[in-house]
Amino acid sequence: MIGSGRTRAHEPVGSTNRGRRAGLNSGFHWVTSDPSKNRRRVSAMASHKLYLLRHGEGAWNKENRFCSWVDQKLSEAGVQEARDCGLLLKSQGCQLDVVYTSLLSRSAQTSWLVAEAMGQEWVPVVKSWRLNERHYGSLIGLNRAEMAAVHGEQQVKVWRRSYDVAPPPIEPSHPYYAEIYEDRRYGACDVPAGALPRAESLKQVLDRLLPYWDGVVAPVVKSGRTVLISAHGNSCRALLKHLEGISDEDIAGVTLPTGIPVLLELDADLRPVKKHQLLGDPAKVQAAIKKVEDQGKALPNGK
Ligand SMILES: O=C(OP(=O)(O)O)[C@H](O)COP(=O)(O)O
Repeated sequence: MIGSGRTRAHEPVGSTNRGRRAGLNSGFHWVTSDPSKNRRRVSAMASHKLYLLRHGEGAWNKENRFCSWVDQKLSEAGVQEARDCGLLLKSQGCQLDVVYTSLLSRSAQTSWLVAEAMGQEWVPVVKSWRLNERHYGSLIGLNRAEMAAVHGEQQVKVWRRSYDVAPPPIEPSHPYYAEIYEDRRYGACDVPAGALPRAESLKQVLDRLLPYWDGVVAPVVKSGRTVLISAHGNSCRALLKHLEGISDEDIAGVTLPTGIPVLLELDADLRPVKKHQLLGDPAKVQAAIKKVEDQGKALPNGK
C-alpha cells in the first residue's frame, strides 16, 4: 500500500530517476508482495516489442569518418553484422510485421539482410528521410580522430554527444553538398529540398523524427504488430531518449554500436516497462560500445 512505509515492496519496476523526471512513472506498475502476481502483471504490461537497430558497419564507419547523410554501403564486416543480427532475432523467435528504415543505403541494406537471415523477406520495408542519420553539417566526411587532434577530444565529444549543440552547417562549397542535395531521393520528401537540414543537434533529429514516430510508426506498434526500425546511431538514440524519458545529460552516455539490436518492451500506451536491452553476447556488446566511444580519441594516424 502506498504510504504504508513498506516502500521496498512497492518499488516501481523498470522506473528510473530519468523516467520519474519525465513523468513516465505513471506507465510503470507496482510490485506487490506476492511474486506470482508480479509475474502476471509484468507479462500483461509488456504487450509490445520494438526493435531498434543501427545498421551494420558502413565503409566510413570503418574509416572513422562522419558519414551522416553521405550514402555509403555496408563494409564486408557490416554485411556479416546485419546477417548475424537477423540470425540472433530469429533464434529469439522474433516475428516481424513491418520494418522502417531511412533513405540511406546502409540502413536499407541492413534491413534486407536482417529479413533474409530471418527468412522473413516478405515483410514490408517502409522508408523515410525522417529516420536518416543526424546531419553532421560541415563535419561530414571528416575523420573523428583527426578532428580530435585539431580541435580537442572535448570539442569532438560536444559535437558528437551533446543534446542541443549542432555542428557548423554544411555550405554549398562542401565537397559532399551537391551529392546530398541534388540526389533524386530528396526530391520526394514531405518537405521541400530547401527545408531539409544543413546541420542538426540530437534535439533537432528528435524534432524531425517525432512526427513520423507519432503519425506513422507508433500506431502500428500500438496495433500489436512487431516493428523493427533499421536506422542509425543518432536517429535511434533520439527515439530511445524520447521513449525512455532519458535526460538531456544522460543521453550523452548512451552509445549504440553497429549491428546490435536494441529491444524495447512497451506497455499498451507505448511506455517502457523496463530499460532497453542491447541483445547478444554481453562481452561483445561492451567491446563494440567501447570501439564507438574511442572513435573520438585523438590518434596521430586517425585510425
Ligand atoms: O553516420 C553516422 O552514423 P551511422 O553510422 O549510424 O549512420 C555518424 O557519422 C555517427 O557518428 P557518431 O557516432 O560520431 O555520432
